Order: sequence, then structure tokens, then C-alpha cells
Amino acid sequence: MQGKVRNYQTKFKSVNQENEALRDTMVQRQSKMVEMEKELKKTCSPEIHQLSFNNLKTENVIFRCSKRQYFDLFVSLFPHQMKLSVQESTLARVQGTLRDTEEEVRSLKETVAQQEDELHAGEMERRRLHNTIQELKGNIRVFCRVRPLVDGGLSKHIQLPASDVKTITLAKTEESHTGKTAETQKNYIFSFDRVFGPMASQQEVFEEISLLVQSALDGYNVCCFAYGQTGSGKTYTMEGAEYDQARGVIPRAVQQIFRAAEKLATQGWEFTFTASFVEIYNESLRDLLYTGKASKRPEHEIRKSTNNEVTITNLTYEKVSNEDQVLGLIALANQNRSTAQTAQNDRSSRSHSVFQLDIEGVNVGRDVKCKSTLCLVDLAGSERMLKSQSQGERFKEMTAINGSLSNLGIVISALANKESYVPYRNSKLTYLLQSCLGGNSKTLMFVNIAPESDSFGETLNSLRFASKVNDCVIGTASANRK
Ligand SMILES: Nc1ncnc2c1ncn2[C@@H]1O[C@H](COP(=O)(O)OP(=O)(O)OP(=O)(O)O)[C@@H](O)[C@H]1O
Repeated sequence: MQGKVRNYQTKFKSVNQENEALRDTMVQRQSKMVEMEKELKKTCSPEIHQLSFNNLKTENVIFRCSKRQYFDLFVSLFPHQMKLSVQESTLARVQGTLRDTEEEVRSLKETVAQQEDELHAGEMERRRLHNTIQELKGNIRVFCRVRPLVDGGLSKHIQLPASDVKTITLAKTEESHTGKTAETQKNYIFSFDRVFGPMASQQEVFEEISLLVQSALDGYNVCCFAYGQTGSGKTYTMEGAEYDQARGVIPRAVQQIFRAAEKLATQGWEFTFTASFVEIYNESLRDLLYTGKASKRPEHEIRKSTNNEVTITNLTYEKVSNEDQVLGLIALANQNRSTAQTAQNDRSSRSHSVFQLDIEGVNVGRDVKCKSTLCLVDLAGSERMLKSQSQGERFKEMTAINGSLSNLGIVISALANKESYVPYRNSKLTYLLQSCLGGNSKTLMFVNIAPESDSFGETLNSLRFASKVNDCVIGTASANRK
């Protein structure tokens, strides 16, 4: 037991000693730590100072740096600023000029509007004067045209005084019945609005008609037809030949119409054109613009609408907007005619061909509209055949042609005499041409003359017919204007 106590006392002593040693060590370390702290403070403080100084230095560097950059920027901006200020002053100057120009444009616009008004008024006045002149010349006019002899030269029985472009004399030399006296000469003198000799060019002839064509654009119905025996030059006058100088009335009229419409477009006019081409043969109608199968050719009837417009059922009415399109249609019509011609010899001489151009014009800005038809007709040969010489089909044809041509004469004289009843419906031709022949139209008839001496009788008949027409004065035409 005592041994155990001694052991414990020994252990206590040694543990106590160890604790003492540990305490010493701890104190030592604590004091070392304080020293180290002091030392650290001593040594680190300048560094901290240095550090904060460095911060300031950096800021200063940055500041200095910004200052430099600012300076650089300022330097680099300077030319831009200079440029900007130059541009600003230019802009101010340009703005001033713009204001002046705008003012100038405004006053120019006013002038243009005023000039447009004047132009429109001038155009309307031109129309009025042009059409007054046409009316004074007569709303039905007759031009005579003598075809050249096939081998050139002059025919003896036709005399055209050089000083007078309105007279034609047919001279017939007759032998004395008794044989005792010399030959006698009988003169038939006719006067027309104009007589064209064999040397007259297509251009010369057209110049006279062009005034009427202009009327069609002004809202007047215009009808131009060629009358005369077969081979007298009707087709040459109306259609002419392909080459430029030989072009006839139809292509020239079409050209004039489209050119004039183009000019009027600058004054606010818009036109729409519709073309049709029909043949009247033996009092039946045939569409010359038909392109379908021959076996499916439709029948046609002339109809009159409530507003007195004449139309043909099942007919091709082609909208056209330029000269070439119309020329294409004319070529198609000729092709159609020649197909029928091959089937029936000389058929084109025995049929009437009617080309119609419906014209509708509108000037939206001025609230003016006009509507008219230009009708160009190549009539069937007017020769009279002896009944004994014509039989069957020929007799039927002859009756149809003579019927429609003489009815044309009757209609024109009924119009001239202001008769209450005008027999338009007596033939397809006059029924179709009703609106172009009536009071509201201008009509021009060509009487074509064959110069050969053996055509004397036919020539005399043609001139007599034309003379009757020439005596007619159709009532004053008025434009279809709204
Ligand atoms: N003024 C003219 N100048 C030159 N040649 C012409 C003139 N008039 C007609 N001819 C020629 O005379 C011939 C007969 O003319 P065209 O065919 O025009 O007669 P037409 O009266 O229309 O006959 P048809 O009734 O048979 O149709 C044609 O060869 C045509 O080229």
C-alpha cells in the first residue's frame, strides 16, 4: 500500500514537473508571439504604407493616363469637330437652299397646274373648232379617186382640170346618129369635196381623212367607206399594200389614233380600244377575227341595245392597246378572207368588210368621258350585172349587193332629208353602220373609179350614186361626251 502511495507521489511529481515545463514553454511562446507581433508591426508598417502609397500612385497613373488619353482623344476629335462644324454650316446653307427650292417647286407646281388647266381648255377649244370646221365642211363628204391605168398613161374619157381639185368630167364621144355631122362629145361633170387623180399618193389621200380620224378621238362617230366597181381601187385605198408608202386608210388611221391617244395621255386622258372586223356576204355576217375550228363557226345576229348601241352576237371584240396589235388583227382578217376567197372565187369583191374600232376615253382629273366608233368599210363591187347574165349563186349575190348598196343610198338620203323613218334595218350593212351613219356621226365616202374606157358605164353609175350622197347634208354631229 505504501509502495502504491510512493508510486503515486513519484508520478504526481513527474507530472507536476512536466506541467511546469509546459507552462514555461507556453509563456515563452506567448512572449515570442508578442515579440513577433511587434516585430511584424515594425517590419510590415512601411510596407503597408508603401502599399497605400502605391495605390495612390496607381490612381495617379490612371489619372495621368486618362488625362493623356483625353488629350489624345481631344486632339483626334478636333478635326472631326472642325469638320462637323463645317458640315453644320453647309447643312444650314443647304437647308436654306432646300427651303428656297421647295418654294420654287410649289410655285412651279402652281404654274404647271395653271398651264394644265389652260392646256385642257385649249384642247377642248381645239376640239370644238376642229369639229366646227368639220361640220362646216359637211358631215357627209365624198372624195373621188381615180385609179391609174394598169399600163400607165391617162384615159381619154376622164378629165381632171389641173386648177380644180373638186371636179371630174366624164366625156363620151358619140357618133352622129345620122352620120351627117361630126362626132359629138357629151360631158358629165361631177363635183365632190375632193377629187384625187391617178397620181395621188396614199399619204396625200390620207391627209384629208386624218382630220376626220381626229374627230373619232374627240368623241364623234366616224365612218369611212369605199364605193366603186370591182378593181377600181377600193381595197388599195382602204388597206393599201404592205410597204410603208402604199399603206392605206385603215393602217394610217390606226397609227394616227394611237399616236394621238399617247399625246392626250400626257393631259390625263386614258383610252380603251376594242377592234372588230366583220364581213357581210349575201346578207350574212362572218367574223373575220375568228380563230376557232371552221366547223364550229358561230352564227351572228345584229342586236341593238337599249342605249342604241349596235353589237353583233358571238363576234370577236378584241381589246387592243397599240398599233401593232391592230395590224396583227388586220392580217388575221385578210387570212380569213383569203381562205373564203379560195373556196369561192372572187368572193372578197362580192362582200363588204367592216373594220370597227370602238374608242372610249376618260379624263379622270377633269371628269370628262367620250365614246365613239371609227368605222372603215370596204364595200362590195358596185357593178350592176344584167339579170340575164347572172344565175343561181351569182344572182343571189348580185341581189344582195345591189340591195345593200342601194339601201345605203336610201338611208343616206333619208338622213339628209331628215325623214322620220330611216330604213336602217333593210340591209345588214346599214343596220350595222346605223350609229356611224346617223345624225351623230361624220361620214366620208370614197368613190373609186376605174379609168379603163370599157368601165365608162360603171364609172358613170358610181359617180351618179356618189353625187347623190354628196348632195346630202347630215344633221350637225355632236360628240358623245359626258
Ligand atoms: N391608186 C392606185 N395606185 C396604184 N395601184 C392601184 C391604185 N388603186 C388600185 N390599184 C391597184 O389596182 C388593183 C385593183 O385594186 P383593188 O383590189 O384595190 O380594187 P377593188 O376595188 O378593191 O377590187 P375588189 O372589189 O375586187 O376588192 C390592185 O392591184 C391595186 O393594187
